[in-house]
Amino acid sequence: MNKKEFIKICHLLYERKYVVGSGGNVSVREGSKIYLTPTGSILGFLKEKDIAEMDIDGNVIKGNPTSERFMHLYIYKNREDVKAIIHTHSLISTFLSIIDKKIELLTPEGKFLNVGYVDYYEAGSLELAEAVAKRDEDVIILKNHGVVCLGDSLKSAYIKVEVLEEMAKLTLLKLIFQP
Ligand SMILES: C[C@H](O)[C@@H](O)[C@@H](O)C(=O)COP(=O)(O)O
Ligand SMILES: [Zn+2]
Repeated sequence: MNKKEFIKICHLLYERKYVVGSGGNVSVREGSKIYLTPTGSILGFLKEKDIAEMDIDGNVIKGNPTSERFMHLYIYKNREDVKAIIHTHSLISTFLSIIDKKIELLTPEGKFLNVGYVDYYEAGSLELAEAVAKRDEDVIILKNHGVVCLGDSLKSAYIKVEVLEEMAKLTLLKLIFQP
């Protein structure tokens, strides 16, 4: 696992405000091992030594993994294609879920996204984990909470975070100027 890239992407998520405070979490799967951000951490301050570890059976190997560990775990168990998961609180994507507006994929860049939606479930709950893990999209909007982006690599998951939020901003602008 490329720990430098893992930390770099955690820092970018914080610096670019896809997460604020201690929000958001990231994981990477390598075989039967899962590397995750620690619960309660500020992604912008993380160091390689802070990365927590779990196995695919949910046993904690190192540190105190994110409170959303079961969401990450269930996705990996259900989706062999997924090797990286990024959960953020992207502002406009989350706002549109609060007003029950679907994100429109308005430009060529957005066309490659496939977006699913789940109802609100308590953060960190098994209900949320089960609802997200049964989806087959690579971008899942968590109503009134945030988003989850999946990829076959950390970079591919990260690109989805950025492109999704751009589509959300365009959707909001369209709602304002072309109601
Ligand atoms: C309330 C929590 O912050 C929730 O939003 C959770 O989903 C999250 O984003 C961060 O939780 P961890 O710090 O446990 O990863
Ligand atoms: Zn969250």
